Amino acid sequence: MEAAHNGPAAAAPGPVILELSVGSPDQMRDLGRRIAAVLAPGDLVMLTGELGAGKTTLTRGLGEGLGVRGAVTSPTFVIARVHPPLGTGPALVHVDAYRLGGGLDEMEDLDLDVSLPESVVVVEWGDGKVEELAEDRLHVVIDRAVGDTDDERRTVRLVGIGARWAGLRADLPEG
Ligand SMILES: Nc1ncnc2c1ncn2[C@@H]1O[C@H](COP(=O)(O)OP(=O)(O)OP(=O)(O)O)[C@@H](O)[C@H]1O
Ligand SMILES: [Mg+2]
Repeated sequence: MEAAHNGPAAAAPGPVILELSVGSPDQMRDLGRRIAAVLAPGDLVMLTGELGAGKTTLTRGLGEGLGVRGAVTSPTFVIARVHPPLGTGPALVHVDAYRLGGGLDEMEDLDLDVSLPESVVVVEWGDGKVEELAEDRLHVVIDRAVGDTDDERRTVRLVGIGARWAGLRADLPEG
């Protein structure tokens, strides 16, 4: 039974964590563009943060970086919006899961005219609801400076779950 004691399981890579400080909405957009540079079809990006944290602002940068059609806005009246690619890259599917009570089944019922495995899927308010859309996923966790509401600074943590994101630290372009 020696083999069982060969150290931590090599099969399950731990999350990659990068912590960044983002001083303004423009910087948040820039970060979105940088993240877009490492995205590929089939990727799932989950955005976590309170109301007004900057999830949609970051998604705007993702859309710019991916080069997709249509302005990224808060999908207030729809659960998901599809931004088709302008070039040869993947589409961006921007989901607001806030009212997605039933989780994934309901998302499949939306009958989006797009192939999710060929798209980049970005989900706001998706925690506990959409994890099963992809085996691996990138979490972007945005926190506001505690207490000081005038402070525009946000702390952003990138948590990459699964082998897909093992190279994130090295691959993310410099800011
Ligand atoms: N450092 C910053 N990063 C991002 N947004 C910032 C920052 N500082 C100020 N803001 C402002 O905070 C607001 C963020 O709004 P945004 O719609 O992106 O948030 P959200 O997390 O998507 O909110 P919701 O949960 O309502 O969808 C914008 O008005 C933006 O200008
Ligand atoms: Mg939003």
